[in-house]
Amino acid sequence: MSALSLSSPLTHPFRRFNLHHLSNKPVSSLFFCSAAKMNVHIHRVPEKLQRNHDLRVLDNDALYKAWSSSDTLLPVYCLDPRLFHTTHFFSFPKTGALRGAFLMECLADLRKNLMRRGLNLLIRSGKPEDILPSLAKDFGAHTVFAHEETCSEELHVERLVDKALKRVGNGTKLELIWGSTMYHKDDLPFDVLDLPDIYTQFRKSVEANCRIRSSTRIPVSIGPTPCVDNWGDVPTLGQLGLEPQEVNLPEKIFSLYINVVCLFFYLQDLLKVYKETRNGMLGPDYSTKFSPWLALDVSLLGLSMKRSDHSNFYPGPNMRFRGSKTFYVQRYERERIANNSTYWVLFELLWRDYFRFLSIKCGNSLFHLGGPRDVQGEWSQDKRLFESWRDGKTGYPLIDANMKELSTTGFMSNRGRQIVCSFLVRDMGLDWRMGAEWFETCLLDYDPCSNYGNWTYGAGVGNDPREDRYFSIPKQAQNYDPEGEYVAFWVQQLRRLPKEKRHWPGRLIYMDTVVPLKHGHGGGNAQASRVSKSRGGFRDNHSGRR
Ligand SMILES: Cc1cc2nc3c(=O)[nH]c(=O)nc-3n(C[C@H](O)[C@H](O)[C@H](O)COP(=O)(O)OP(=O)(O)OC[C@H]3O[C@@H](n4cnc5c(N)ncnc54)[C@H](O)[C@@H]3O)c2cc1C
Repeated sequence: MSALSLSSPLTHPFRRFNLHHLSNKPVSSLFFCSAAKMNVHIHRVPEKLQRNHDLRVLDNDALYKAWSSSDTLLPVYCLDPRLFHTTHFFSFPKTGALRGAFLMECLADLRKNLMRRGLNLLIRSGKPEDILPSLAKDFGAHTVFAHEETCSEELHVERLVDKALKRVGNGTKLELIWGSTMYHKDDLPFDVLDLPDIYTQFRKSVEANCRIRSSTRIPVSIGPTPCVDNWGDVPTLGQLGLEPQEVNLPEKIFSLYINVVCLFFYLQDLLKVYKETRNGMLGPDYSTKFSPWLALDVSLLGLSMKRSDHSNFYPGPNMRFRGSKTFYVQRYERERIANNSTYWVLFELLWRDYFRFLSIKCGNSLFHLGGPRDVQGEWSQDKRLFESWRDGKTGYPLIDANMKELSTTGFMSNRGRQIVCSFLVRDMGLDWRMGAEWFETCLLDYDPCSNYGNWTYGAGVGNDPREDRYFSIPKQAQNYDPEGEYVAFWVQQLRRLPKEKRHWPGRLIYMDTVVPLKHGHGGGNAQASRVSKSRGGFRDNHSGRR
């Protein structure tokens, strides 16, 4: 593990969430239902509960459906051991320690917030297809609600649960509810299987023809919960078989997540400049950092994919979220400013929707070497090359800094992800799935649709109208880290060099191996100095972001 000290990490990507003046944590968050993660709400008696008129807004359709059609609701989370096995082709840990820690914090937070809503969270270790039927039987539940999933592993679990419930034979059914995208699948102006192959066509069609659904109102309390003897504990990393990382993450970065919106939008007022900053790599402020929570289906009070006109949001020093689970871009636009930047966050979120819908259309081809376009090509699986990329020891500071950031924090900027993806596939000539699976291990925001969608796109086997999108390291360094601040932050040995040498250190310092690259730039340290001489001379056919 990297020995980088992050004890006062002003430039840490999640630094923003460690602000003490925000310690009055905003009210509740509820997250819920994903078949893979199986946060499942089981209900018993189907009777609408409408006695409490102090309404809160909820955008979790599965939770709403479960609550509104039941008398008693039992939220369940199954810690599925399959989440902690290994990745499909290359046997990396399926969940790295950082995401494991994040997940556990989210679970603890979920339980706390459900309790504030008159509920609780039952935590069980085991496979959902074993746990849920037995719970359904014990509690007499007639329906298990879960969010509908789209990728094969998750669909497999859905099928197993469905079968197991049927086997038990007491009439309990599995009801899958669509959630987590900004636009509802049923509102698309085309059948999802006819999804346009090009993002821009998708975006234009959706923007012209669809509306984002509003949130639903529910009472403050959505209890009562059934009587349960043992609700189960949130496990430690050790119990999950994960090694705690030897890094000093900013305290409470995870549990203050709701402040993402407060800080980015209101306190720091960064939304209005997002379009100019979004290609940054260093620090917390260049982009929203929503992704880890969106990936875990954390429906925040305040951060959600939905729009609501009846939200209550009070920006200010005693900032609190009251009420709605809404996405605040429109609100910010009304109250402060509407410009290209405010629109651009929605533009990016629409990419997320696109990859989710695409995963339905493409099915398993998203995970195949040739990708959805079934491209025939030759890629190597050279272990040594891959390890130099994984460990941040290629000799290219821009690659190495990004990879060190990933393994230390579980995060990498979108710019960085595109650069290291292009490098792995087009410079190293490696099988893109090695990179995708390593991202699967490390990313806090790992999501199969966005991860594999972006990797196939970047590798030239997916939905990119341009077939060989190449990111030249010299050009990227020049455009996005001209002072070498980013690389020097993550590769300590570069700090003592003058700024103009940081991307081109010559024969150096931190590399174990000399890596010969496919494009013939030379190898390792030698390659770094060679690249420096021809700075700007390499082909970079990609100047903007998609
Ligand atoms: C090779 C590669 C792998 C990726 N893997 C993942 C992944 O596993 N999970 C994931 O959430 N994102 C993934 N992304 C997309 C993107 O890099 C991250 O969503 C983004 O960097 C997260 O930071 P942010 O929340 O500050 O983003 P912002 O720039 O603030 O964008 C706001 C939100 O828009 C969405 N978004 C932005 N760009 C994309 C995109 N290209 N694709 C899909 N959604 C997007 C995210 O939900 C993000 O939180 C990947 C990109 C690449 C190039």
